[in-house]
Amino acid sequence: MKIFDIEQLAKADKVTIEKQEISSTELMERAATLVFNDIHSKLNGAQIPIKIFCGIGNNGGDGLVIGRLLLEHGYQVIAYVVNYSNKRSQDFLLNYDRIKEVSNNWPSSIKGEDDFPEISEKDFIIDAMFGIGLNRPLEDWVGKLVRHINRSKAFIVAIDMPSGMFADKMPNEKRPAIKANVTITFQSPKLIFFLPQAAEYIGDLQVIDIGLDREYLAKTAVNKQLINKPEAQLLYKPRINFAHKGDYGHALIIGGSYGKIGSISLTAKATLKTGAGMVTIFSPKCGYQILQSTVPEAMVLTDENEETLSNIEFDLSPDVICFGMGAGTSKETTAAFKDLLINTKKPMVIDADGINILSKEKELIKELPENTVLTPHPGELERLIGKWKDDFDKLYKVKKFSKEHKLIVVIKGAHTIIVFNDDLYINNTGNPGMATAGSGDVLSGVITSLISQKYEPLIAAVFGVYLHGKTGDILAEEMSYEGLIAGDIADNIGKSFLDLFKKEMQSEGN
Ligand SMILES: NC(=O)C1=CN([C@@H]2O[C@H](COP(=O)(O)OP(=O)(O)OC[C@H]3O[C@@H](n4cnc5c(N)ncnc54)[C@H](O)[C@@H]3O)[C@@H](O)[C@H]2O)[C@@H](O)CC1
Ligand SMILES: Nc1ncnc2c1ncn2[C@@H]1O[C@H](COP(=O)(O)OP(=O)(O)O)[C@@H](O)[C@H]1O
Ligand SMILES: [K+]
Repeated sequence: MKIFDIEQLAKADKVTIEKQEISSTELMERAATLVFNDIHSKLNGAQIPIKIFCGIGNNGGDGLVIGRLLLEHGYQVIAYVVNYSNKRSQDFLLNYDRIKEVSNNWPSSIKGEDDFPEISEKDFIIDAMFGIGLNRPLEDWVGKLVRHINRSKAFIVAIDMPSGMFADKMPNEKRPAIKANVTITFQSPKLIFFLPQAAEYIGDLQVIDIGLDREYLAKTAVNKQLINKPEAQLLYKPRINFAHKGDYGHALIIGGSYGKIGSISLTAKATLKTGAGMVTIFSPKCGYQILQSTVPEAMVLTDENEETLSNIEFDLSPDVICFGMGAGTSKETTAAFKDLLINTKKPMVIDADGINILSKEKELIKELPENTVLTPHPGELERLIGKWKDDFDKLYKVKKFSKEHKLIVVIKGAHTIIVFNDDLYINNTGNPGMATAGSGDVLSGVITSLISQKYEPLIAAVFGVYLHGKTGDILAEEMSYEGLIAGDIADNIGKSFLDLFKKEMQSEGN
């Protein structure tokens, strides 16, 4: 799914109105009716107090339409107009009159702190103060109203965006925004919804297709994509009937140290389970017996050193090399990694201590082959690119790093983001059950395996992250978030392949 910028969405509204020959009022009615339908299907007529906070622009107009429809269906509704300005939009004014026809009262007006209503924990709040039109900081009393609503602990549904949130700036103490339980957004999610620092403001995300002009949406180029099943299906390369193991490549996994052999065992298992033809593991000597018994399908080569990597020599020609899990960052290992980089120019995946070594020895970064995939978690990323001010700054820095070194960076987390040049691929699978030791090692194996099978490194990263998260989702249904461990993900990657083309009983939400 494309993720559009605010300007592109505003343009899409305009184009839709022209091409579909509808008024902006009709488009608002359409959008707000879809939100109403959703809320109605969940509340099912429940007589809970609903308080709608409407701005005076079109987001406020949406709120008024939703309020009118709720009133017409017998709900207890109080609509408030937050009078932060006198510049009311036309569609706001029209719907302001229309709601009065149904309620027989004008909505209550809030002009300052004295007008703030009491909000109880049991209220159901609809936040329609600001949407994508917010373009300057909230006035002091409006910020206080936002805090007042947040403090109430009532259940909050935000329309299009949580009010106070800018599309390109993180909310914070000084820049308050509504902390919604659910955000119902129109047509396209906004990038900020997927950034970790925005999570507490967005709650559960729902995207509603309001029928904006298909042609405009299709032909408008974006550099941000949300990766769901339809996008992942397009990346899959079917296997050939007459294939032999050579067709799916030979992956070399290098890592491990005394007490951390399990990590490469998990990576190797995941590499095989994702379909690589052959896997060889290179580890310190102490890994030999463990690896031969935990992953009998893999071949094992060992370093001359018992406990840590010191000299990486192998007499084979792998299609891809994965380096770093459990390797440590000792002097010997750093030197061995350096030799490896200088002497081998195979496609690479670098994880964990591989990234830590690059962070300490920055000049090694230029030895990485183009399109190498790096898979840092937040701590590793910070060591690599330095501290960031907020998640937007983080993306800016990673894009710069990716362009400068021609590398693919997988920013792991709840919505893992794959960065290549200025392009962002935001993954929409995965769950908190995957926050468990070793699940990153499994991801490295999945990506390595896809490269071994001749997927382009960027595709391997995007598709691999999707499959890894999807496997976690399928398993969480069977065994709970808590019960899920990394080995389960490695063992069951196949389920995510099967799921790719399984017919859904009902359409998948986001
Ligand atoms: N344009 C369309 O056809 C549609 C728009 N829709 C809704 O319209 C919203 C966008 O509406 P608007 O563009 O009217 O903007 P908003 O309703 O988001 O913002 C209200 C207005 O307040 C002004 N403003 C911005 N920051 C302010 C501040 N800090 N203090 C005081 N005033 C401020 C802006 O000039 C803006 O026009 C979307 O988020 C969506 O909810 C939907 O109804 C779908 C269709
Ligand atoms: N809350 C979450 N939602 C989705 N995916 C998650 C979540 N927490 C962790 N993950 C995924 O689990 C993996 C954890 O990797 P990492 O932190 O490197 O773990 P380890 O070092 O133990 O292997 C990453 O792929 C990450 O995206
Ligand atoms: K809003």
